[in-house]
Amino acid sequence: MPVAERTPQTLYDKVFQAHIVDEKLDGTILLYIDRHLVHEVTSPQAFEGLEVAGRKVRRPDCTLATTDHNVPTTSRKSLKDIASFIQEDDSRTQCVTLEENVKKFGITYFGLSDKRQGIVHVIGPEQGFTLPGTTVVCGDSHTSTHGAFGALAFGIGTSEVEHVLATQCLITKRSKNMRIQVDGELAPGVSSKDVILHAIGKIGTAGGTGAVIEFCGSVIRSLSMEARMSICNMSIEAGARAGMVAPDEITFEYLKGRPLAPKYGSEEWNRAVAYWESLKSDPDAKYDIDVFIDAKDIIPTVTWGTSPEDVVPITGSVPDPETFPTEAKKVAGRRMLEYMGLTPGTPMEDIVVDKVFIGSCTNSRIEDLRAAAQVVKGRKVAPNIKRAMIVPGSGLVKEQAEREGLDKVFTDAGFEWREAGCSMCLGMNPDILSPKERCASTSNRNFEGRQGAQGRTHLMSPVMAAAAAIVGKLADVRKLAQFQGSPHIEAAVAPEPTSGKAHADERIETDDTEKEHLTDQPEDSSPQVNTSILRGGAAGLPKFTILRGIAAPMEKPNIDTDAIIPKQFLKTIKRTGLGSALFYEMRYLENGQENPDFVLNKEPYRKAKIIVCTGANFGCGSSREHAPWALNDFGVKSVIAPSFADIFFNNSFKNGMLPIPIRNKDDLEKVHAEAVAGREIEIDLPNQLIKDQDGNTLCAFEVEEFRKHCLVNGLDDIGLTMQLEDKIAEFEKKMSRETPWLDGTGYLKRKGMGGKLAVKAAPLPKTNRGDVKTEPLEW
Ligand SMILES: CC(C)[C@H](C(=O)O)[C@@H](O)C(=O)O
Ligand code: SF4
Repeated sequence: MPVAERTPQTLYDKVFQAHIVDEKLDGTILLYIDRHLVHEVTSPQAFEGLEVAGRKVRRPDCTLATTDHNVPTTSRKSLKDIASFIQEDDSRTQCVTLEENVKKFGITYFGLSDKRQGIVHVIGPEQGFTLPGTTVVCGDSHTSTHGAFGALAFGIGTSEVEHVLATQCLITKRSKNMRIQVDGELAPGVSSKDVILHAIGKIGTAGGTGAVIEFCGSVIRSLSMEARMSICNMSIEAGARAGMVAPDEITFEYLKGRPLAPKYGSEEWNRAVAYWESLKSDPDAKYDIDVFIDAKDIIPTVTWGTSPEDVVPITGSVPDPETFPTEAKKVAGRRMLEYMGLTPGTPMEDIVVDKVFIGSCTNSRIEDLRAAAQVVKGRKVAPNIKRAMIVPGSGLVKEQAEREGLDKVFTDAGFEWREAGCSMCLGMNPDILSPKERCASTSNRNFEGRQGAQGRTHLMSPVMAAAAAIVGKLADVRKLAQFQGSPHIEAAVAPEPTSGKAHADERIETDDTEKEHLTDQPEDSSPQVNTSILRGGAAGLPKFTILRGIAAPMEKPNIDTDAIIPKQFLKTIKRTGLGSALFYEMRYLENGQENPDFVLNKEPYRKAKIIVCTGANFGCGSSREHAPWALNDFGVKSVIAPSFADIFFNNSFKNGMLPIPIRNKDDLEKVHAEAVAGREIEIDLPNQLIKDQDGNTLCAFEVEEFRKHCLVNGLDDIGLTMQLEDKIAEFEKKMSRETPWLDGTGYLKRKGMGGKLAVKAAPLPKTNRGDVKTEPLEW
């Protein structure tokens, strides 16, 4: 028996190991992907790439698409088709493009007329598409949600979406193992959202960088699948590649009867359960990082700043940045308070709220709505609240909630009851904050401008958001409701058949109001230049060897991808033309003029080819590949920083760009000093050196062999992977033998299951691996 099999393994190790198709000497791994979720924002360029290269989707049966980010959450009573339903041009184009692509490539799709439509991370689990022990990816950072099932689930960029569509594999490397153990019992009024906010407050938004977090301990074991999903969802906010929870009885119970899970009671189900049970970490498995949390230290938590790590118990007050440990932290803290319109020392419970949003892939599941309704029942939304919205995560969640009468509880109190979608989590649709409006939100990101330009977001749990709506201020839910245990420990039941009639919402906003909200958005000033793509297909990438140029200095930590390229520019279906929108909020003033204080508006940095940032965790947050595209389009080909968020790091390489992590402070300072002085620097990739303009070496840097090889030679890694066809096919045969429940044609052969396909999939295509099975296995 090989040694590797005897070494104690973690849950992550086991799932990862089971999906290795090929491993290179430098640790680069070709990983097989079982489940691929697709949405409209991060897929158009990937499909375009496939088409240009004449490639097919390898496993349409393992791919599920929906539209969620751009869709209005108003009543769909008058819905004819998506093209006439979506008013905003760019949003419509993205949704229509997805519909064209799913038809063209034969992919199962839940469109707006399908009750199964919803946020991609809500519908995957709901359908049983997400299963324990699988690898799950999506062009979306919150794919980490699916880790609640003991799946290895992570967000990828658009180039990787294309890679998975074409090859069903990804090029990756091993992550570190991190364990967050939460023991004890959650106090009444404390929910899983408080657990994860508390954990992020403790380890910071870069705390999980390079790691996969396994959540364990008695608290996690007692949580329902919904609650576990909320926790894994926000692993990405802790900087981790993924979050995982070992599958157990609660997991199996949740999966029973889900349309795409193996049929309960069948031989396949029993075989699957036996396999799933074997996945839990070995008792003596080693973790690189260990964090312990005592449940009694967690009380209802809210954020005060513009990063998810800026948390404070609701009983606390706004912190004073002058007490922060470093000068950089003080500067960042002052800026946050100014942005948030807060004064140090203000009790959190004194902060008046304008809007309340209960929704998003973190907290829009049935249990979240039940918990919020428990607080709201028999009460009224405070008069100062301009808008309180409930946005169910999927059409099925909405329907279930209506069966339970929750819609009535909410609307009686003065909430709006909306249709499913991402909504005000990031406001790519008309649901946004107006400038300076303050929102109590159950979403996951409080970045500047996230819910609308200059909007102010406080993150919290559904019961806390419900309490804020009732009180009109941030409020301690424990003062409002009597809880019998945690609001989240009830295990969920599988959905009932989807035959019920969709609830017709009469209390929706008029289109005029929506238009008014839309005008809050900054104009898209970015010229969407020609249709050429930067990469993909046979075209390959520009080669990267020596880069010489001006380097722009930056100092901020946690520069997130929302800041690099805000949401209103994600609606493009091209990879180019985003340069003028780079760092939009920092670069332009409210009147649209350039901000003279921003580094890229100063000479000589207008022509910068490199960014040198002394703040850690560059590119955190969303998986949007639009961030490297925007940098690239501006002319920046390399970013140097102490550390990077994983997805941004990967995305950069896929676009022929070189992100350089320099952890040594002195080395980084030398490079930063050259940047501050406005002198050119030289990045010599073949020799892995950074030099000053006279050719003197400032420092050396590290880069993985395979990535370097691809950059220096301008290689298209999809082409490289396709050369491994034999290995992939062999791996698929093995998987079909060992985990047959993962094969099949899914919904492609199951029209009429729980609703019709809104867009008919094309006839079953011949896939890259040959004909799909004619007889679907029992799903
Ligand atoms: C649009 C998508 C790339 C993005 C993500 O990756 O997270 C979005 O879902 C978000 O929450 O910002
Ligand atoms: S974080 Fe928000 S925008 Fe992103 S997938 Fe989840 S709900 Fe949608």
